[in-house]
Amino acid sequence: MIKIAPSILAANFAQLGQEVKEVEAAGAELIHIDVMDGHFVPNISFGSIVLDAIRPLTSLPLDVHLMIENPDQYIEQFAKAGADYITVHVEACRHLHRTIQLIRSYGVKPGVVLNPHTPIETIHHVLEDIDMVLFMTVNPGFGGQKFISSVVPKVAALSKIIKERGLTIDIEIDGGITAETIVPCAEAGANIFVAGSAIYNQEDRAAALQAIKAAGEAAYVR
Ligand SMILES: O=C(CO)[C@@H](O)[C@H](O)COP(=O)(O)O
Repeated sequence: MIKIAPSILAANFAQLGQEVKEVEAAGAELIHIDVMDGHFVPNISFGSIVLDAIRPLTSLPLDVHLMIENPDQYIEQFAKAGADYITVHVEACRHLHRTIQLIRSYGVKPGVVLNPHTPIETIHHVLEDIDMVLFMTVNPGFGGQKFISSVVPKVAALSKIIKERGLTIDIEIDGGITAETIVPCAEAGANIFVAGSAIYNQEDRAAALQAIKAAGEAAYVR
């Protein structure tokens, strides 16, 4: 099943609660939350206070993408604010396995994120310990960037390894996802798709979300 995770980074923050409810009603399966610290990425977004605000407004899982240095320092905060998934960048973790254990210790599903240039070999030894791998198909830090297609072969290669090992791990794609770019990613085995501008910047957000999902469903290789 293809799942769509709208990124609230592209939402109107003056009416964030309504923006979350709108995509839930439109058929979103997760709410994607981009946390940026101005160090790991060249932009600042928001912290766990935003989760506190939206957690009571939606029953959807909150998918928290930490684009921050020293993620261990903030995991408890995000877990207590209601995160269902917490994903951390391989590039930001000095002790990746420990960070994954820390996330799990709060009853939250751990995931790891790879920047476009980061090889999948960096996570071979933690695959048994995680629930999700998030592939960045833009350089993290900003919404509305162009999809980097050279990531797709990495997705296919990891999908094959996951199947060979008999694991159940979601493969999520983030950056420049549209009804067109979702196709090669779904063909490569990805099943969760973050979309910011392709949903929130559209007049009819429900139609945009459903069109992206339908394109992914048609292309997904089971
Ligand atoms: O993590 C990020 C950017 O760092 C993403 O979640 C983007 O916010 C997705 O936005 P679009 O590329 O879909 O506009």
